[in-house]
Amino acid sequence: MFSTAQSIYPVRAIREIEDQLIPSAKPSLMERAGRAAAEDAVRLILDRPAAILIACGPGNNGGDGFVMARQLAQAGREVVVAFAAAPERLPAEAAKAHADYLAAGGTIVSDLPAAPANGWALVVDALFGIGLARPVEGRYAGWINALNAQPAPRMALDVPSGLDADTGQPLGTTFRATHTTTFIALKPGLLTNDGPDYCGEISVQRLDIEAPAWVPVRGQAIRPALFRAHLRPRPRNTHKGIHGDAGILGGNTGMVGAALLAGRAALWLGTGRVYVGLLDEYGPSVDCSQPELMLRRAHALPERLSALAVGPGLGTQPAAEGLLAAALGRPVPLVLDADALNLIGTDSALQSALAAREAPSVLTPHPAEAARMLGCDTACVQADRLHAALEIARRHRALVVLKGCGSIVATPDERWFINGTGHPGMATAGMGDVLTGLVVGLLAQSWPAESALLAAVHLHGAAADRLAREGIGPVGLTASETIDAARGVFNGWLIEAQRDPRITPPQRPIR
Ligand SMILES: NC(=O)C1=CN([C@@H]2O[C@H](COP(=O)(O)OP(=O)(O)OC[C@H]3O[C@@H](n4cnc5c(N)ncnc54)[C@H](O)[C@@H]3O)[C@@H](O)[C@H]2O)[C@@H](O)CC1
Ligand SMILES: [K+]
Repeated sequence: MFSTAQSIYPVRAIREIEDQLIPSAKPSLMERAGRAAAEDAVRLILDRPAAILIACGPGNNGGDGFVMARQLAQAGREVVVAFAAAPERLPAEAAKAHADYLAAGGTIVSDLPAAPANGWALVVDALFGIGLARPVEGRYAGWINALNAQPAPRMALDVPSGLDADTGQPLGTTFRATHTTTFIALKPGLLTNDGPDYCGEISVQRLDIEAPAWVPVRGQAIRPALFRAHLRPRPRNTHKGIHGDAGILGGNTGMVGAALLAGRAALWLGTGRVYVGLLDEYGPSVDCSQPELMLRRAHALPERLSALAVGPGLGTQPAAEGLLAAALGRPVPLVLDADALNLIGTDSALQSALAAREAPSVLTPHPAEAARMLGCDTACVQADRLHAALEIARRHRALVVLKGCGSIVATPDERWFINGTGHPGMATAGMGDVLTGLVVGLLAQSWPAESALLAAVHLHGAAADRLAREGIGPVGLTASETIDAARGVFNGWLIEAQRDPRITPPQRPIR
């Protein structure tokens, strides 16, 4: 479970690595890539003896396809290679791979053939990789549509053709892979936006390259390894005062539930005391199904809090704005969500107060809230989610999670993380409030802000994944249920961390 973290590199950085390595690499990177892809393919279709179709494009991605074809043919598999470009215009390495394939007895067809009677064992997309420069149209779009229609496993080399490897945006017709073998390192576009829908299962083939030794890492996939140091057992001699006082500010008329959900999430994640300040003047004074929560009027939250979340059901009326301004002045870790973000997006005084804070600030926008903060529309945020998250983090000197498929965590010093847990069943009312509660709960328990955010984001999705495995969701999953599951997953992590000798505290000898 605590496997090491995995680096993510944008295309520019992958190119930098390649440029440094290509001149001296032996065997060549293309040879390594094609061989690794062939090995993945063999594993994938052990039980499918039919022929393999490999569609090769006009660049080095096509070169990977030729190497793969040669390797598979040499391993005794029947291979059909489709290649429509002019061989003399291939880049040098791909031209060599093409020649080597032909020299080994391989043959090439210039149009995509019809499937044999027993179907293909596997179809392979080696059309375009990180060199995709424009939307896929015309002949290649036709090929991709035909490949997508095959009732066989579909494997993409490096990146599904048509998918922007940096943003996860499909550019024109896009290959829909069931498996993607990607080279050197993960790319952000495989993990966020539409990327996961087009990549299927991802296999990273590092090609014996230690990428961080060549280009510093700025992006990482979120894994428990990143926050394992804080998964510590509680001392037996403890009391609730040690585990923090969290405040939730929100719950305006008609939206009391949002604040209660956040409060419950903080409570169920182990916060010592949770206070919920409601703006609804007719709001309840007790949550009968969760009487442990201490409900207050919004202005009456305690002065001494370990961490505060502002936003769930807050509304945007002047009263909410005044409370937010006061909260920004509190010297405690702050989580800002929902209407707190909408208010900040349009009010320069609030923006200044946020940027001036010394205690950590965590912002949790979904794409529409991020768009309001950036003064653009949702499509522009989704067109480059990584850039949007980094820009909000930079402007507001805050940690940011841009929610959605492949949530992105960005730091003010330009590092970033992409989360892989969770599923579409989480696109439902109240889920964001639960995340806010998980973050503020860990902050209240003295977790450092970056670790708290990474852990909460990963936990939120992992809880929903656990429920889906039990048949609770994806359809019909409710936010309340994820709170219960998050507690279970988190305690599982704690148990696992104690088993792991690297972070178990030394045992006292028994005398
Ligand atoms: N450079 C290297 O030595 C290595 C490259 N590798 C592979 O090479 C890929 C990158 O190679 P390239 O930079 O040659 O790029 P690609 O092979 O991804 O594509 C570039 C080619 O496609 C054309 N093209 C781009 N978009 C198009 C579109 N929409 N419609 C029609 N034609 C389009 C370009 O004009 C160019 O000919 C990686 O993704 C990876 O698969 C790996 O073999 C590792 C080593
Ligand atoms: K490809």
